[in-house]
Amino acid sequence: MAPSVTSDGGVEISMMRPDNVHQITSRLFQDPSGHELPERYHWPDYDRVDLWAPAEDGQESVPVIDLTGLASGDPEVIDRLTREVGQATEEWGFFQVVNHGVPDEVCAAMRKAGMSFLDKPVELKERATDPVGNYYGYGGRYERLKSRVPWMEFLAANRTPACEADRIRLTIWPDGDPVGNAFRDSVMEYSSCLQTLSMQILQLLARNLGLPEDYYVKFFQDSTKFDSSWRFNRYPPCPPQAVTFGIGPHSDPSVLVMLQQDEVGGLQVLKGDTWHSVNPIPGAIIVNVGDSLEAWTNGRYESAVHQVLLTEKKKWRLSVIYALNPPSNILVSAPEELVDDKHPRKFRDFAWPDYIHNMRSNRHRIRDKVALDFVTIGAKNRWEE
Ligand SMILES: O=C(O)CCC(=O)C(=O)O
Ligand SMILES: [Fe+2]
Repeated sequence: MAPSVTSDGGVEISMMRPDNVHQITSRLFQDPSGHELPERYHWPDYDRVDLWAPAEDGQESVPVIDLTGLASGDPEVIDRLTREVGQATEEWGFFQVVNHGVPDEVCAAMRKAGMSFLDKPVELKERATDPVGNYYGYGGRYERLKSRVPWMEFLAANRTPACEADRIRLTIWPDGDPVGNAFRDSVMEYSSCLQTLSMQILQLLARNLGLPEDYYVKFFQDSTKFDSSWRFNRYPPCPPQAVTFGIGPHSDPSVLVMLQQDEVGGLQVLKGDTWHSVNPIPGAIIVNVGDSLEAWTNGRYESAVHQVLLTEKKKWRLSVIYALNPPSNILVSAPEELVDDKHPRKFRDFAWPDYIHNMRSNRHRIRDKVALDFVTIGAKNRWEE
């Protein structure tokens, strides 16, 4: 806060708007000797944050599953994939899929769409900032946060119930601009492919639990009732000595999250007490369980804590996310089939809008799995810790 003297001689306290991560990065590159990051990027509870390194050959890492044949419906293939996807989800809450049926061109066009936006000047990008909460639209300042600010800029919007790609197009490009049209079309096509893939995976996950295969997907028949979103995250290069994260340790609130990352790397998943790097595989899509699926399966699938570390490569990293959230008009409630004496009900029923509202209205940064406490029966609230 910077005090300034007003015209009548009084002192006014004004909030300085924090800098955008994109602007900070440009300054760091112009003057590499001035390597100090603004205080807000520091993580007070960490003396150091390691740089990301890939998992070495032979080191344990998230399973890679080949989905060839999934769309064929061949019962043998489906049985095998049910076991593989089920086991990976139970053990890790995270896995990578290859031959997933989303064409490479569609994935590449989506990355290009993200870059066509993120490469614009900050002033232009900020026309797409959502002033309320800044969870959707463009963000790179995190005005809400006083410390532990992610070293990352993003563009995010809903895909359902209404696709907001067109609104964002018109904040940046003149109507009819071919790059703007390509942005909208790529986002819509990619999101629709990822929605299909997420339904196929939800079917395997239901079968693996002995539930009817359409147990979860039947809730997603009407796209006006559920919430799904897309998001581009871009992580600037960062001075290696910086004690900061791309994104700190957290779980995602969604049902499923699907992510493609570029070749730079940075993502890590926590299993037990160990962080495992998720190596980039060209063309692969990373799938992870969110808190809502943990609750919806009575804890049979657990959301995985993950983080993004920075790398010493002088490269910007791009990741592209599709998130599937529960329908807003139902109560998320684990089916009776997953509740018995040995597995008592762990979560109270909840509606997605309440879950996300609780998570976002909290003044503390989301960390680990604390958001899930809101619906965990008997949990004490750890937000304040
Ligand atoms: O960029 C990544 O690899 C992960 C991003 C992430 O965890 C998130 O946006 O929730
Ligand atoms: Fe995440």
